[in-house]
Amino acid sequence: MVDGQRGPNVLVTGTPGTGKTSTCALLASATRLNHINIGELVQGLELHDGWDDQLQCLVINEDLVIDHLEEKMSAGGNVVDYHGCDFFPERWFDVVVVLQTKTAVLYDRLSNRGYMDQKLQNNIECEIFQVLLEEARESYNKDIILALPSDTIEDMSNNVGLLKEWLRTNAPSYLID
Ligand SMILES: Nc1ncnc2c1ncn2[C@@H]1O[C@H](COP(=O)(O)OP(=O)(O)OP(=O)(O)O)[C@@H](O)[C@H]1O
Repeated sequence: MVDGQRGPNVLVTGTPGTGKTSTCALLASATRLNHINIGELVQGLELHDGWDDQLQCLVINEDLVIDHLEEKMSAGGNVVDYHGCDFFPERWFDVVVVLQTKTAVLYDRLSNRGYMDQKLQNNIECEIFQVLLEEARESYNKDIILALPSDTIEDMSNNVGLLKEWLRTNAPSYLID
């Protein structure tokens, strides 16, 4: 249920490559929700502490990200896209979606993106061990967590449809007529 003081906020999380950005972009284009891609924000506004050579990614500065987003999230009406979920304030979100992809499908997606060796293996293991689902369960009320398959375009379309249905019930003014 949406916090009565603000608009709805949806978090879409999952292992890299499970389809967070594609799903959020589709949802945002079909509703009045504003898509916040945390990876892009961190890179664009330099909300990070430099490059991690071992993990081959930027080290996010979580405090800077939270400070930057506080006002927007307090107003509501956002769909946030990130491969982590435990550092956001729990009060920000009304629904937490964890996208899940079969190992073979994810392997192909990440290989096509040029991931290799340790980085590829780390991400595949992250998905096999359901790290993001576990992280979500430890960080949010289980009643607002939705674990959704994201293997095919049809899955993506179903997931967006399901979130639109959730909006219809909980925040219909965010639907486009
Ligand atoms: N459900 C799906 N069906 C088919 N292809 C998909 C699906 N989800 C994502 N893809 C494809 O997989 C690739 C990765 O998708 P996307 O960038 O949305 O994932 P992501 O979870 O946001 O990754 P990252 O965390 O690294 O940003 C893209 O080429 C996208 O088109």
